[in-house]
Amino acid sequence: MAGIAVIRLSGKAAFATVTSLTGVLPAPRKAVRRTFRHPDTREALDDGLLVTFPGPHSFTGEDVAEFHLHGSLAVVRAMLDVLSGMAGLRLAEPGEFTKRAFRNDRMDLVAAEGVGDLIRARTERQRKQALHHALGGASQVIEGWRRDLIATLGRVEAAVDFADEADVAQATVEDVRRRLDDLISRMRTALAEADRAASLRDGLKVVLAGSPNVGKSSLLNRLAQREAAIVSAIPGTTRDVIEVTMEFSGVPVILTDTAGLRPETEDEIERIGMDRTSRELASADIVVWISAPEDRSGPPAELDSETLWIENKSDLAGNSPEGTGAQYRISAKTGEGMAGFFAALEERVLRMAAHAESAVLIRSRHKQISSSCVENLLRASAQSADHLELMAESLRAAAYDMGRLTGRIDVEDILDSIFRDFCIGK
Ligand SMILES: Nc1nc2c(ncn2[C@@H]2O[C@H](COP(=O)(O)OP(=O)(O)OP(=O)(O)O)[C@@H](O)[C@H]2O)c(=O)[nH]1
Ligand SMILES: [K+]
Ligand SMILES: [Mg+2]
Repeated sequence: MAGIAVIRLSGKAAFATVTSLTGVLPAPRKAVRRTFRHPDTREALDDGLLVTFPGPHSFTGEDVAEFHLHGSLAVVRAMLDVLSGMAGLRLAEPGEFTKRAFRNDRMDLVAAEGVGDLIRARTERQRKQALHHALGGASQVIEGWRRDLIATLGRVEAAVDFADEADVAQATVEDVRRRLDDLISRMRTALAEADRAASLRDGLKVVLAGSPNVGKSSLLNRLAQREAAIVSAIPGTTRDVIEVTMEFSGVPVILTDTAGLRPETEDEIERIGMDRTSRELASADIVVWISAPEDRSGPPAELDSETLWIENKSDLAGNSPEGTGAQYRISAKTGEGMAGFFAALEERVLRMAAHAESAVLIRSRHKQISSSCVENLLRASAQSADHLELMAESLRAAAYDMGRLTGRIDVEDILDSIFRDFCIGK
């Protein structure tokens, strides 16, 4: 039960139904108060608001009408009984309004999926991500990719006909390759963001790492504001991965303490701990690398996640770490410098979360199809001027992938583009 219930009609019979229940059709998209009456007996069923949306400028692209009723079961049931007895009306299937919107070109498949996600969204983050898709933000980016791809394909198709002019073919290939490299790099960025968007559902992973005894566990405890990890003066205290879940301005973060890394150890358990550290580093979204005056080793060169390097134990008399690459000096013991470091960490977390919210590819369906598309683009880009037909074939396969992504496989588009380029060329 709710204060207000909305019954929505879509399709050819929508407006005839409105007139038989309420009399004259109101002006489009204006809420008006009406008494809803049984079409035969004229008995009043309820009193509420009526809004009409003539197609094609409606959610489904068809004529749509909304009855805003009192929300009780009895009112809703009485209305539905009357409506289902009328010619040309039946109850909608799940998702049918959105499906019709897709069929009538009001939205593409990615936006339709966004509507579904929006209905199911449980967290603020899911809501934002779904809304971005439902409003067509993701579709717009994909549409940009598709346009570029079709234009490129058009150039190749046109050049095939002049294949005996070697210089034309060569110039085309160079231009096409430049366009393809650009498109591939944009799609790859989107794929990387897709992974981050997925990890954001559980929490961004921030990994604390460094040599033994630099104060990783002390820092974890300070950030978590509790004694989550054992701290001691003995190097190699932390053997296992310790995770603490936190929130940075609403963004879930998994803060991870790890075993200290050192080049060699005889201790088998420490060895296993270090292997685990390496795995954590490989899956980190952000690495906080910690050094201390007694051990200023920096992060391993092969790290490809974002890294913040801080030097701990600033309370100890030591040379300042200038020239080492450490960006912040802190003391996990006294709290000195923590505010600046924390702000920098939070800024990175929020930036990553913002990117993930506007991620274009979020479902595994999106990722699979986009990966296949990138492969076809790479295949096209690898062809030489002697094989323009093969290049065109790979591009058509990529265009087909793009069509599967948005639910629009449109040969006309390709033909249009070909003819357009044809005229410019000759
Ligand atoms: N003076 C000073 N000592 C610190 C600071 N942070 C940690 N320590 C000390 O450094 C020693 C090691 O701290 P831990 O937090 O256990 O260091 P860790 O990096 O987790 O060590 P492992 O787990 O063994 O790799 C302890 O004796 C801490 O009290 C600091 O900011 N200043
Ligand atoms: K220690
Ligand atoms: Mg430790």
